[in-house]
Amino acid sequence: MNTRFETPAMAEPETGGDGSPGFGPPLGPRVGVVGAGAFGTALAQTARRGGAEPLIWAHEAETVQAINDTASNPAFLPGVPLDPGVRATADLADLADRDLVLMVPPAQHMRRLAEALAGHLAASVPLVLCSKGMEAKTAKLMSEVVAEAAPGHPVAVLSGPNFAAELARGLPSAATLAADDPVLCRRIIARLGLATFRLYASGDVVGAQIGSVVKNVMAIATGIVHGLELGENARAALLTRGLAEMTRFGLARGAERETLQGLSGLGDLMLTCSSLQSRNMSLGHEIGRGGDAATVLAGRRSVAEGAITAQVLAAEAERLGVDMPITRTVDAVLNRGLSLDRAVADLLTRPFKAEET
Ligand SMILES: NC(=O)C1=CN([C@@H]2O[C@H](COP(=O)(O)OP(=O)(O)OC[C@H]3O[C@@H](n4cnc5c(N)ncnc54)[C@H](O)[C@@H]3O)[C@@H](O)[C@H]2O)C=CC1
Ligand SMILES: O=C(CO)COP(=O)(O)O
Repeated sequence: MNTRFETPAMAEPETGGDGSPGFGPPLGPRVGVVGAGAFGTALAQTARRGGAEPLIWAHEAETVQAINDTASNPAFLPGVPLDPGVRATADLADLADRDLVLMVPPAQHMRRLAEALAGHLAASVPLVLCSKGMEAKTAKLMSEVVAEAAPGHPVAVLSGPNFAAELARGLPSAATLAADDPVLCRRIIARLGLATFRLYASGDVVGAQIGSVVKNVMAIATGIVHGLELGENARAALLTRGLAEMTRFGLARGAERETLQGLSGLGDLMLTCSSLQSRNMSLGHEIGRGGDAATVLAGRRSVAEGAITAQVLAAEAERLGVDMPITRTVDAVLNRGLSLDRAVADLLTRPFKAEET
């Protein structure tokens, strides 16, 4: 079944947060954000641009202080001045009065934070999941984790090609906003959508997460190819066959092909596999240049979700009987000491086959 909402049902009265076309009445302006990394901060700034009153929960006291006292987040979003209306707190209980909450922690912290937040929030408050990864110990998607950790809360997924720094600066961006409930989907879009942040509605909650999970692993692979100077042809081949892997895995997990070809799938794959702004691609690049993943990661405060996802995604693909050779190879390089020469040789000497998903 295609769960994309029909176009006529979408064409409703109409204003996003900045007066741009939206759908119906927005959710209230009290937007909570869990996670003051680059993306949580950028989303708070974007919501503020649309007239919301964002309050971010940050893990570090110094981040709370920097946002509140200097309207900046030098640790995670350096060089981007924030609107003074973006506020921060170290106490999740302060999010109790929020009209909706954007969940943007690293994926491995999602369960604990959703559980803790649910203790302070009415179960009717929607949670918008913006993190891009799977839970390592369960292979669950973020929506599955949050359904267990914060039962009863309506859930939506925001996912697309959105480098935080560009979004925070107000440069034009677009993303998929997926929810089972079309009315909720429209109300979130009306709250968060802007002319410079175009949100496209979808009913495919699973599909909207699969793209972001797989693309991070592909970005590491592409970075390795870049670091090894294997050329642009190789990068394009990898990206295209990466889409085939994403599609096979997505279909096996119940995603719709159309979603995987949209902003949250192909769109994010293209972005993350074409710029060293991507932490995942730059991690791969460092490895391709001879660096060691653990050492590179130890030198960063930012998260490269693909480094965690590769192992769980490879195992999950095997369990489901889905062939994911690029993912398997990235996992083997990161976690089992496979040499880059062997990795490239293994991928290049696979038997020829029909070009298909
Ligand atoms: N940065 C970007 O351009 C984008 C990031 N995302 C996703 O957003 C999620 C968060 O990433 P970023 O905002 O980039 O983070 P980041 O990489 O900028 O910062 C790391 C974050 O981890 C938090 N953290 C570290 N230890 C923690 C702990 N023990 N408990 C709770 N939080 C802890 C830090 O407070 C900080 O918020 C990830 O899943 C990422 O894939 C999605 C779209 C774009
Ligand atoms: O998800 C992202 C852009 O859409 C950010 O990618 P990185 O986490 O690789 O920087």
